[in-house]
Amino acid sequence: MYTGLEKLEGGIMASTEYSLSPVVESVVPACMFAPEADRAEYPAGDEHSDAGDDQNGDAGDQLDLSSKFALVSPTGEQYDCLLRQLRDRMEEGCGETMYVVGMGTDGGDYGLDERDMDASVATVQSLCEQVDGDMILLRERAEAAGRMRDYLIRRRVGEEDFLEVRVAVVGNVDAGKSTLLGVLTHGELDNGRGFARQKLFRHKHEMESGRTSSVGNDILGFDQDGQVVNKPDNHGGSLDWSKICERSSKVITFIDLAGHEKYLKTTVFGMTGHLPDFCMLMVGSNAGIVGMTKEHLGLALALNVPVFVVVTKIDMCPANILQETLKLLQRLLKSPGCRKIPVLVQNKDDVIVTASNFSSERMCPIFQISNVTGENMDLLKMFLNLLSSRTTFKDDEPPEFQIDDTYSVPGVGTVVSGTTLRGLIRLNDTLLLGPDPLGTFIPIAVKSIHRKRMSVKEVRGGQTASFALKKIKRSYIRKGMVMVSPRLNPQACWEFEAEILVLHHPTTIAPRYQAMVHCGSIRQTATIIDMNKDCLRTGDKATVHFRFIKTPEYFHTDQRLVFREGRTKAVGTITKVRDHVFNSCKLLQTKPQAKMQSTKKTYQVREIDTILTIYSKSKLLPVPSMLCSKPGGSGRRRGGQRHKGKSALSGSTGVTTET
Ligand SMILES: Nc1nc2c(ncn2[C@@H]2O[C@H](COP(=O)(O)OP(=O)(O)OP(=O)(O)O)[C@@H](O)[C@H]2O)c(=O)[nH]1
Repeated sequence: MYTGLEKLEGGIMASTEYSLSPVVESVVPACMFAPEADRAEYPAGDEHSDAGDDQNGDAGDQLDLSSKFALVSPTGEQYDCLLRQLRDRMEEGCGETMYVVGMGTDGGDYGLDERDMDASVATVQSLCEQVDGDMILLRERAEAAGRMRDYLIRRRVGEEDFLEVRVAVVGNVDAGKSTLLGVLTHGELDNGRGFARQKLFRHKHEMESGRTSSVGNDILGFDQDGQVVNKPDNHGGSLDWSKICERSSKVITFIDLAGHEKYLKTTVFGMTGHLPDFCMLMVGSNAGIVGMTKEHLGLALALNVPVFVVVTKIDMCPANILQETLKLLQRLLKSPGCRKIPVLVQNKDDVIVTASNFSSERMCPIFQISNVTGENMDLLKMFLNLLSSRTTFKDDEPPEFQIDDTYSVPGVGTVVSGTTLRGLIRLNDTLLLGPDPLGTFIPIAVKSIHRKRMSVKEVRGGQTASFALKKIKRSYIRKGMVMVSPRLNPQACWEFEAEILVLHHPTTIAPRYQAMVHCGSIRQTATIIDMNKDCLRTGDKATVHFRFIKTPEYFHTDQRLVFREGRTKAVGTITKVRDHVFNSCKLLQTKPQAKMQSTKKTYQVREIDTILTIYSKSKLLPVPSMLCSKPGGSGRRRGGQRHKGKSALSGSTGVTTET
């Protein structure tokens, strides 16, 4: 588990940290990661430094393919071996991989003469045909013994298909997040006064205040040649997503998150519920590391999401201030709380080196851009095109889909959106939807599937989608529910155990403490029932037993979670799922709607039951008014209102919930 993150919490701790390392080291140049004859991409000592593994030849194989000449005229056996390796790498890279021609791992000089290069490229081309991939030349360079070429090999996709990578965009207010996304996705530069972001705002109040308040989704498509598909929109309207997806071989989905502290809850939900592959941390060069920057960085680190940094506004920032920001940034990234290797990206070579090593999680590329002049925007675009999804999925796994939003669409009915966690979901499949407040899952048919606003017939693991559902009311469904294969025989749970690390708490956390648990798209208050320590302070680790206060949820062991209330934050991993609810879905004869009504009544009883159970367990009686209140009123309010009961620490019996 990630340790030492607490050092990021709050300026005071961070500055203490800084004072410990007076010597400011320079930013690591990207060439440090460039492959050398006897050293693979990873720096010495890194557990990944498995020489040759990521290069074309694998010295560990029975056939020696470690020579740079292996591709010139391979024997039948060698060819089969190369093909197997390429297939594996394409699978690992979710449909793409980078391939270097003219480099071996046997310690010989790099580079091939023209004839050998042509022969090698012909072999790679033939291998690509076998795996149904296209070759894109990324760069060609002169080496001691001739030329070397880096290719991107990407699986050929049909019109309806594309590779998908999700990037969460975080950073303090005014760092230029929405502006950069406006510039990237609409192809028009900003004027420095909020022009580009106008196209992205979803609410009137966002237009007026210039602040993002919700989780936004924007897409950037790349074609087979790595060129941006999004075109400048002359009519000021919204982008035609289906056109972009049709022409794209890769689509980057940006999860645009709010920078202001008051929307932190939504930002945390965006990071946990939308399952980003990567996190783009934006920093205004003139403002520096301020406000929520460390908070957002800490969140990405806690969730093990690789981070790259984009420093904006370099057009308006004096050189000395920019240098100061870069210096502080790299100090922060290198600090024990982060343990990253910051790498300044200054040219295309740096892009290729950083992109091919990025999933190592340790490297942190830093871009310096201007949304107004467009400086270095091409490097950022190239980098985005080279990012590959981090998780591999298999179609034969039983499907699981996590719901992060619900809609009522006139003429269509109830629509749910979210992420396919695994497996393959097809049109008209019947899945189990749940858990409801009783922990029940009900069978539900998938009426239609949309992917990036495009109607499709199936959707697979790692892809976001929305489903129109048959015969179900929107009010039945809530964020955090799942739709899973009946084969999984899903069971909801009230309780779980997690290994947690307290990043920040002003005093001590003890049993009966309550805070919001974010886990995937689950967002619910949970009470600490028990833990293996008397109390927890900032920096402490413990095994903690939680119980949800409102409804049982569906989740797995090994899922990451964030536990927070105000400035209190803890992160952790679920280690044990407890208190399963018997799933009565198979006994269900009633229609979902009828079930829903009966559920509502029982819900009130169950909710009170739950509170009683928690409090009887904790030997702390609830205030009587809580038990007498109406449904939705037992310490729980709707419409964004929050009833903030004091924590158990301060001796209050209030139940703290957020909806
Ligand atoms: N000169 C200059 N101005 C920029 C640049 N990037 C953004 N801006 C301006 O900075 C202001 C803030 O940008 P936003 O994109 O709204 O910032 P944000 O990070 O999305 O802010 P929140 O949505 O509140 O979190 C706008 O007026 C932009 O026009 C840049 O590179 N150069």
